[in-house]
Parts: sequence; structure tokens; C-alpha cells
Amino acid sequence: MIRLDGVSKRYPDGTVAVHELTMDVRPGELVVLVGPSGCGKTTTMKMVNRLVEPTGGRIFVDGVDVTHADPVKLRRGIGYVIQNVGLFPHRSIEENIAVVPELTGWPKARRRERARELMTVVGLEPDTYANRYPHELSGGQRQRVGVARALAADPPVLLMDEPFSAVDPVVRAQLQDEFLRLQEDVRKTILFVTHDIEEAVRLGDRIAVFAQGGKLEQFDTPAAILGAPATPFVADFVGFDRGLKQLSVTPVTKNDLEHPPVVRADQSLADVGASLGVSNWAVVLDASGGLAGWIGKDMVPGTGTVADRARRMDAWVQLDDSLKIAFAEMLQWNAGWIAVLDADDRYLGVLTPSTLHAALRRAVEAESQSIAPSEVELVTITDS
Ligand SMILES: Nc1ncnc2c1ncn2[C@@H]1O[C@H](COP(=O)(O)OP(=O)(O)OP(=O)(O)O)[C@@H](O)[C@H]1O
Repeated sequence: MIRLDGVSKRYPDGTVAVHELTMDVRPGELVVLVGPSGCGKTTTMKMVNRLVEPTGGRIFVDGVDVTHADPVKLRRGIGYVIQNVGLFPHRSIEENIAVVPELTGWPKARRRERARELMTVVGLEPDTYANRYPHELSGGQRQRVGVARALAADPPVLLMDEPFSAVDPVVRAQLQDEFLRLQEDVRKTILFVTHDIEEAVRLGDRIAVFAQGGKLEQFDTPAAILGAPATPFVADFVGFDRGLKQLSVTPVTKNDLEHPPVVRADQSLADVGASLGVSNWAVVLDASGGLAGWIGKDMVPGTGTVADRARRMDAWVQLDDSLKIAFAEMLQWNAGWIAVLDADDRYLGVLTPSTLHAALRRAVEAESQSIAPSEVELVTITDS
């Protein structure tokens, strides 16, 4: 969808911002450009919508060589979101969002409808915010307007230059989550610039790591960048704690699960004693195989059914959730284990701190050896 073919930019003062860069962004893909300050990320992005003219190479958007396109027309077909949004201060939120439709001659009623629809999409209640002015919004709300404006004319391509950097970390995480959900729906082809590797890992389908001079050090999935950095520069940039960062890109798989004893909620207590074996507790399931809770060995003596004594279990994740979510659930519920459910909420097994740790180590090893996590043989250091 976007292809850079040997693209270079040398500014008139001789600074080489980008040197013979070749990369592609597939339709519907979110590619994050990441790297230290001054490495040419913004220059690269601005060459795509011709805010900066390349001094070498060619750039294609949807198969068209944009180095020969009319820059004004080109920009109307490419959404652009920047750090401080650049909203017009004397225009209402609704008018700000509808800028490109206005330029391209949409009738007023349709512009208005589109602006209000997009406000809902980005989580701004139209009746409350449509007629406000930018200074009457919080920083996070202004960023949402920026995203809505970029989407207004429904362009297939979005360029986003540090769009969430100006807000505090909590709002930032919120905006990132909302944006990921939005992207699932709209599936735009996106080039996203950040200097924050955490943000890159969280958002990117693929990440391009740049070094000074616009040199592409590695272009791969977040898991590969964290697990198998291609160069010492990338290893240094992603940081010594990359194992921890890998938590957020490693899904929970069936191989990671432990299988403690399982009892049914409608079983009589008298029956379950034997099925616990040496275990001090069991998982309790309802009649349809869903998680009903847990029961401890010391709760079993007496009469009645398991349901009478079982405790609720609130800590659970679904298969394919990240290990990070699993870990967060464990901490939030102060739980020594969490249940793992399939997409239909049926119980599959449990994760414990040690299986979670093993899953993470397998993922890191698998990436560095380029093999499947299930093929990794873990060597564990013990004190025996
Ligand atoms: N108009 C310009 N004239 C001369 N040099 C420039 C110009 N714009 C950018 N540069 C230089 O080009 C290099 C790349 O800049 P660019 O803004 O693309 O980097 P960046 O990776 O986006 O940095 P940051 O994360 O700090 O925004 C830098 O050395 C910068 O000083």
C-alpha cells in the first residue's frame, strides 16, 4: 500500500536525514517507525505526503508514484495526525473535524453528519462537544478530535506523528487502547511515528527501528524485535528488560496450562474428597463447562453440594490474551493462579506464576533461536 524504494533526503544544509530507505507497508497494516531523536522518522513520514520532497528514490501509495502527484490532492487522500493536533482555534470541534470534507466540497448537512458520527467513534459525545472550541477540551480530547479529523474523508492511509505524546501516561494508554479498537474496525494503512518502544510494541503490527541518518536497523514484528534484535543498536534501544516487554506480545497458549483437579458444582461434597487426591484445592465448573469458582480441601467435609461451599474466582483470561494481561489479573486479584477460558468461556486450565514464567522464557528463547515456543527445552537453575 505504501512503498518506499531507495528513498533519501538530504536537507539543503547537507544533513542526511534519510539514506536509501526501502520498506513497504501492507494494506490495513499499522507500521510504527521508532528510533532516537533526530534519526529521520518524521522526515520519512513527511515524504509520504510530500510535506518534504525526497532527494532520491521513489515513493508509491496504492501503486501510484506520489513523487509526481499533485501534493494538495495527495494530502487530501492521506489522513495526518500530529502531536499538538493543530486544530483551528476559532472553529468549533464539528467544523475542525469536517475540514477536509469541506475542502472537497461535501454539502453542509453531510459534513455535519460525518463529523458527529466520527465524534462518537472516538468517544466524544456529539451533543456535548460538537459546538465547543478547542480550548474548551482537555489534551486527550483534542487528540481524539485530531484522530477524528484525519478519518473524516475516509482516507485509506493515515500518517500519525507522535499523536499521543503530549498527554500524560494514563490518558495516553487510554488513547492507545481506543485507537487499537478503532483500527480493528477501520483497518487503515498506517505509518505511526514514536520514540517510545513501549508504544511501538503495543500498537505496531510491524516495527521499523531507525538509527541516525534514517538507517533501517530492523523491520519486523514486535515479538521478533524484542526476542531477536538484529543488531547491537536494536538490542540497546529495546532495552535490557525486553523479556518483560515481551509479556505484552506473547499470547497464552494451551501448552502453558496446568491442570489441577476439576469438580462439578452439582457434585455432592461426599464425592469430591477422593477426586482431590494430593491437591489442596480444585477448580469448580458449572454444568456447561464454564468456570464456577474453586474449592479448598478444608472446605469439603460436610454434607451438601460443591456449589454450597465453592468460592467465586474472578481472575481469568482467555486463550490468546497476552501474558501481560494474565500477570496483571493475577496481581489485581491477588491470586496464586488464574483460570484460562476459550472463546466460548469454557474452562481450559490454569496459569500459575511458575507456568507464566516458563511461558515467557520459552517465548524469549524461541525468538532468539527462531524456533516455535513448544520446541524450546527450558533449563532451570535450582538450588539443589
Ligand atoms: N528542515 C530541515 N533542515 C535541515 N535539517 C533538518 C530539517 N528537518 C530535519 N532536519 C534534520 O534531519 C534529521 C532528522 O530529523 P527528523 O525530524 O526526521 O528526526 P526524528 O527522528 O523525527 O526526530 P524526533 O524524534 O526528535 O522528532 C535531524 O538531524 C534533523 O536535525
